[in-house]
Amino acid sequence: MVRKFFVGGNFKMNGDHASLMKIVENLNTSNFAEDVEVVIAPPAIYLDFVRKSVRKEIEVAAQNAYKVSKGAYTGEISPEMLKDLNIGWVILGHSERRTIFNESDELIASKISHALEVGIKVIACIGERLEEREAGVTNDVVTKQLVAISQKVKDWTNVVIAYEPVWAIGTGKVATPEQAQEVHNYIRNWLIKNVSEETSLNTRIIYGGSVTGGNSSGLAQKLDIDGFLVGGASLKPEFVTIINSRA
Ligand SMILES: O=C(CO)COP(=O)(O)O
Repeated sequence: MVRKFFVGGNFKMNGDHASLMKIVENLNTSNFAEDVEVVIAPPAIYLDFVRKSVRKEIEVAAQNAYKVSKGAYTGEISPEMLKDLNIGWVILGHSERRTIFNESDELIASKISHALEVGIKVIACIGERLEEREAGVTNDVVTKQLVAISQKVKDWTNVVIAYEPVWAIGTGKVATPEQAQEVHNYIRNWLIKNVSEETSLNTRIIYGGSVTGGNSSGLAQKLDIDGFLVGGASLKPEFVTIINSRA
């Protein structure tokens, strides 16, 4: 397999010094399968602490970063600042950013483009809401989100695409392996037609939404599922089971 299995942990707005230290200690002392890339995303205020505490094979991601390098943008952080702290990754376009903080496809694309220019790798999130799936427009929604990104991003080498159906996030309603595979395969074909065959072959497409230690191995068997973006379960010891779900 050309695509290295990728497991991200999105801690969202959870954790404090003590609980993050426990998570880090567990990860530092656990055995991971070979050929898995592990990236954890603590809240921004703990990025430096986590980067300095976690073993170096584990990478660290921010959960957001703005589209410019500096200036009068109260409350924001930039990819340049992440680079300064040796943070290699950022999650962009998460559905919680899109919905709660009204981030548009265009803003997300600008953020992705700027982060990549600075040398920060991106986990770019896309996915449909429940009413969109029920209306049968999942592929249209995903296409619109991909088109917006592709208008500003030409080189996808440092992008991981996270397909996260909104109805599966934090609900306990995980997509079945077949449901996820169907959309992942659609995304892979979209990349062939709209970017390049090479990009399609090399780009990791990971699944997110109620992934647990109990359901990850079934999903991981699917051809176009190259890993996971894990929310709630990434705060628990079962995250290691998910990391090792391809083994
Ligand atoms: O949003 C997610 C990861 O970014 C998924 O969250 P849960 O795993 O808690 O459903």
